[in-house]
Amino acid sequence: MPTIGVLALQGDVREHLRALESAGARTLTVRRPEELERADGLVIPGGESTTMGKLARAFDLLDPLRKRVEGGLPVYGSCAGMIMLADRIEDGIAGQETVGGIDMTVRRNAFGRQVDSFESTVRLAGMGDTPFDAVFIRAPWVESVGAGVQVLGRAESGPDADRIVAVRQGRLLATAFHPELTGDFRVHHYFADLVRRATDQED
Ligand SMILES: NC(=O)CC[C@H](N)C(=O)O
Repeated sequence: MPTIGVLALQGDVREHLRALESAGARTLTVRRPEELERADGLVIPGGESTTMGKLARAFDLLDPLRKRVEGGLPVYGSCAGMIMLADRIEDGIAGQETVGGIDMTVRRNAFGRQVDSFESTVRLAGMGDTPFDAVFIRAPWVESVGAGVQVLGRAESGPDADRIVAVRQGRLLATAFHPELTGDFRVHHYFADLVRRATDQED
């Protein structure tokens, strides 16, 4: 059984650990490079991407994270985690650092300029016909994606309907919303399967 780490510098770590465990994964919290080494897959939680970027730098994790992503580590990023996986950011702070890996531009704090959070139904390709009740909290959206990126889902209601909110590029998966908060763990099941397949290929 593969071990899936949750980057535990900042953000809603515990909810992801619980969701991954319910998807049958063994879990590990990751704060140090040695812990990252032991992970077969990684979740980057929601939180605040500017803080997470600074802490990743301070904990000497940023370069190891970039190297493992280049080496094919499966990673799922939710909300701030989506920003961390983006190759390009709009409305970031000066000098904001990300891990990168997904050929996309995300806009920080794009949704909910009037309200901080809202819900929308979202259907995700490959994760069943029942829509998710997606919770967005000061969430980014995806402005544009490169040719190698698969769009998995778009917001379905509200003034910003149709914005891209879930993508996959190879072993990298990102959602603008927080499936760990709703008890609907299909995204974590999907990611755990992706990690299992990646681990089998490497054995
Ligand atoms: N819930 C979240 O993860 C919010 C993301 C946050 N607005 C950021 O820029 O990182």
